[in-house]
Amino acid sequence: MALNLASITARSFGSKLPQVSSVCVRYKSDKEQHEPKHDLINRSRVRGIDILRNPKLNKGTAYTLRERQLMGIHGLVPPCVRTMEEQKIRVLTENVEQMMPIVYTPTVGLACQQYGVVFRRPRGLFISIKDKGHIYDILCNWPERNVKAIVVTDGERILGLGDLGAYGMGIPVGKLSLYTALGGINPAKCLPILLDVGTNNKKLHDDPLYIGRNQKRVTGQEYDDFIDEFMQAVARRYGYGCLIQFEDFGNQNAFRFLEKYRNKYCTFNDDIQGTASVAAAGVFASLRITGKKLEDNKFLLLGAGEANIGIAQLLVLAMTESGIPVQEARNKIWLIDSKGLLVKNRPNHPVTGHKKDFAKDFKPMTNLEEIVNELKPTALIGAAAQPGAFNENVIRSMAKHNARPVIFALSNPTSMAECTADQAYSLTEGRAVFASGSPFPQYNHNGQIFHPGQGNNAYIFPGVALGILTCGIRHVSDLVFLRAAQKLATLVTEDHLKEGRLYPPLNTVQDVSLKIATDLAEYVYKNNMASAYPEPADKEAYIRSFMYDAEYESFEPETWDWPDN
Ligand SMILES: NC(=O)C1=CN([C@@H]2O[C@H](COP(=O)(O)OP(=O)(O)OC[C@H]3O[C@@H](n4cnc5c(N)ncnc54)[C@H](O)[C@@H]3O)[C@@H](O)[C@H]2O)C=CC1
Ligand SMILES: CC(=O)C(=O)O
Ligand SMILES: [Mg+2]
Repeated sequence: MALNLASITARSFGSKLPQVSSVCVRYKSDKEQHEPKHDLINRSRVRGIDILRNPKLNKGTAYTLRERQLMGIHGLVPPCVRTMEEQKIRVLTENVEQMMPIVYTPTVGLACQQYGVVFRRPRGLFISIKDKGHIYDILCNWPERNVKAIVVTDGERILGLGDLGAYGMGIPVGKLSLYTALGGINPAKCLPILLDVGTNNKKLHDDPLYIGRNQKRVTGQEYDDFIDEFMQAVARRYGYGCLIQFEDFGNQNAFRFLEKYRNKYCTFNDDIQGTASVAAAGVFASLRITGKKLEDNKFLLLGAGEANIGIAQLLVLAMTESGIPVQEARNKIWLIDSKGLLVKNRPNHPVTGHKKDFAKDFKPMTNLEEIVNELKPTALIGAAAQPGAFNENVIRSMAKHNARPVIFALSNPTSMAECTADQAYSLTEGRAVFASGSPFPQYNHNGQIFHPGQGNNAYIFPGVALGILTCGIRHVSDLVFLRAAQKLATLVTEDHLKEGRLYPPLNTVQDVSLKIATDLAEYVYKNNMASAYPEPADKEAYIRSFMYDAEYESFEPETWDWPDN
């Protein structure tokens, strides 16, 4: 007879086995999302140590004495029996502010850099260029059949740390942890994927612990065909409603794939669209401090890549939505790339691609301090992974031209930030309106405590993903990200602003995500962008009913509805 929990129980307790008649396996709000554990145990015949190795079943020290005996794990966990309340002091969802720097930036960056050393057991799915032609089969190896959200990277631009190849797996894993912790999305529905097409990082080629393919990156048609096959395989395996979040691809591929796939699949690029949304929200909130209208600003963006081009485009969309002509809106946004200010007819380094929309009829310039003093921007936004680029002179110049200079240092991880919170506040006599991509500690300015805002797309993608999945948004337009930004900005209170915050406190992000998703639901149903019908009357209750509840289920027989097999 095959071993299942019923037989284990019978074996362990013999005739003393308690009669189990009542039906109370606790179904959570969404049956489809919350598979009852007894099914899982019976189907997979897990017992003993394998129960502890299965994250769906593991309760750590929370098993009752009885469960430990029934399941063959007595002695495999320490003798203390803890309640979830007692365990929770360590859990991410309940301690976002303290835990996020560990599962997310900056620590996730360090973890990726040292992935070979810290690698113990695999997480997520690795699909290599050698698997071309068989990607669907590899997806079938993933144990969950009903995946709803994928975060995928090819590891080429991991935060501001460059090409980390297969070590980049830490990013999809970290992002999807936030899908659950901040967006309430069931972890069993989430799949992190690393597409290994090689790496151009010489250090990794020489690293004996490197876990990826030791070859140069495959590019060109072969690479494009590989990504095409991946997209088709995901849709075939998990349906066209499965959300695919592109993360930390190289610049030259990120924009191309967004254009290529945005109307064919349910997909978005977090570095372009998610970042744009969180930065725009910070800008909207800052207007309440500076007293300016959006269009009264002059923006100077250091870096003209995924993050800053995305930000520039979304700010333009925001202005045009309020009636400003496109060109007029673009004129208010100036960008700098590695070759200097984006100007027309730039000698030796012509401005190309999306950057051309923002190139000005102006003289070429390269020195940031000089550019700030020439243009006198109201807001300076950095996303160039150039640590310290906002040096003392640059920050003082911003302070000279503005009563309340808006300064965002968005590059990640912390080591890549354009300036620290301390520098932004101290060099502007506490007048800076500051946000950063990675967290900085609070700053005491003559007794006034500032809480620097974390301008990170983590405020956006969990809520947007929740909205996409629950409403069945098939194609994720930029208007969705604008709407999310507007909603996020409304959640910043006057008290938050007084404390220097441009975003609600991190500990409220799960609620923020629910509010963003609910607001998106109102928007997408009104604008025929939803495909989940019937339209729920109470959208918040509807979305809340999908949110993952991490509470433990009891494995004790009295609380089981025993399957017949
Ligand atoms: N806070 C957040 O939520 C996010 C932050 N980021 C961060 O932004 C940074 C950039 O990311 P992407 O835009 O995706 O990279 P990217 O590679 O697409 O763009 C980088 C840009 O910086 C420019 N650049 C390089 N050196 C420069 C220099 N010395 N002066 C001026 N510009 C220079 C490049 O020409 C390019 O335009 C990374 O550190 C990343 O972690 C990215 C996405 C989200
Ligand atoms: C936050 C993020 O997505 C990045 O730095 O790439
Ligand atoms: Mg990213």
